[in-house]
Amino acid sequence: MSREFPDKVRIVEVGPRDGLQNEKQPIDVAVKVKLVEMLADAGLTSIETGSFVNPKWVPQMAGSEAVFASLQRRPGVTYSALTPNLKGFERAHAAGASEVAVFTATSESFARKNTNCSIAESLDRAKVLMAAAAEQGLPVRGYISCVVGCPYEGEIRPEQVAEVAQQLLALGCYEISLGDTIGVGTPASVTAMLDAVLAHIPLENIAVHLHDTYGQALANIYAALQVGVAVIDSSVAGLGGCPYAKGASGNVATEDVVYMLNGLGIHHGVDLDKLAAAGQFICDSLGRDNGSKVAIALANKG
Ligand SMILES: CC(C)(COP(=O)([O-])OP(=O)([O-])OC[C@H]1O[C@@H](n2cnc3c(N)ncnc32)[C@H](O)[C@@H]1OP(=O)([O-])[O-])[C@@H](O)C(=O)NCCC(=O)NCCSC(=O)C[C@@](C)(O)CC(=O)[O-]
Repeated sequence: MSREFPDKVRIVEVGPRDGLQNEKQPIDVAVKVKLVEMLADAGLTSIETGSFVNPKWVPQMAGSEAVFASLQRRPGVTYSALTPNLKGFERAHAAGASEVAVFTATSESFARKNTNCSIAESLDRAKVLMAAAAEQGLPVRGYISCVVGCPYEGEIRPEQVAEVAQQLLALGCYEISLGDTIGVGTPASVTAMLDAVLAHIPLENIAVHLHDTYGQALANIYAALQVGVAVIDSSVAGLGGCPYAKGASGNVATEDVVYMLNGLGIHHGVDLDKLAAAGQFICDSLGRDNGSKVAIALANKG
């Protein structure tokens, strides 16, 4: 198994979806659109722009159609959407999403809380969705939540993650994003989990999605880079959390990831100053503190 850093990393920006889904206050469509456009202008080429879930479950994402409709799209940028079922796919496709993502979990309790069904049922829904996506030629990404720990079931065995990841890959997901939803992982547990998954799944199909609840996300990303993982999910200004994981903080801040990659000499194609401006824009719009240490340091430096 590789123990070398990749030369190049693709950052999947999930702030507009994973970040904003957790905000309680209403957010204007124009603000969401401006955020996505600023992120694209900063050089991000994969932006999860919204989700098409049941609006009663996640009201903040109810406006995703309007967000997709209002975007000025840049060539070369993938504007993706999170979709739990065929209905979500049909909405995303009609809205013009360029890619969709299905999601499941390693724990039955989390799957039930997040999607009102078992893991097997969530995979059945994904199968139906993926047949429709294949007909339309849309790539499908797969998320697995709770890859290290679950808020309801505690520690998760690495083999459980490997099993679900193989099922998503077999369904046709081109990439599996491994989510430490509640940020409990450490470099040791994340490496053990990745080793178990990589025993069955090629490295090029793996991404990491690490929340920073316990302040371990950057260390965990470093551990993933050491194994060779070259796709990292992150959220500008550290926005977000998961509505079905109490106390989960945001994803690792994209600015902090970019700063670390710069220091490691790993190419990513993102302009840090423009990215930090996007992060500050959304924090000012929401009246919230910036969750990126790098953004705060840059602002204090003047
Ligand atoms: C999966 C469902 C839809 C099942 O929800 P359900 O209530 O069991 O669905 P249902 O099939 O029984 O339908 C009930 C109603 O919902 C409607 N409905 C059904 N589907 C849709 C849809 N797509 N869009 C709009 N409406 C929909 C459907 O039409 C029906 O409407 P009614 O007849 O009552 O008027 C629901 O549980 C749900 O929306 N869950 C999503 C929760 C969510 O968004 N969680 C956060 C995202 S996951 C995450 O953040 C983790 C991740 C990915 O970032 C990785 C990590 O960090 O771990």
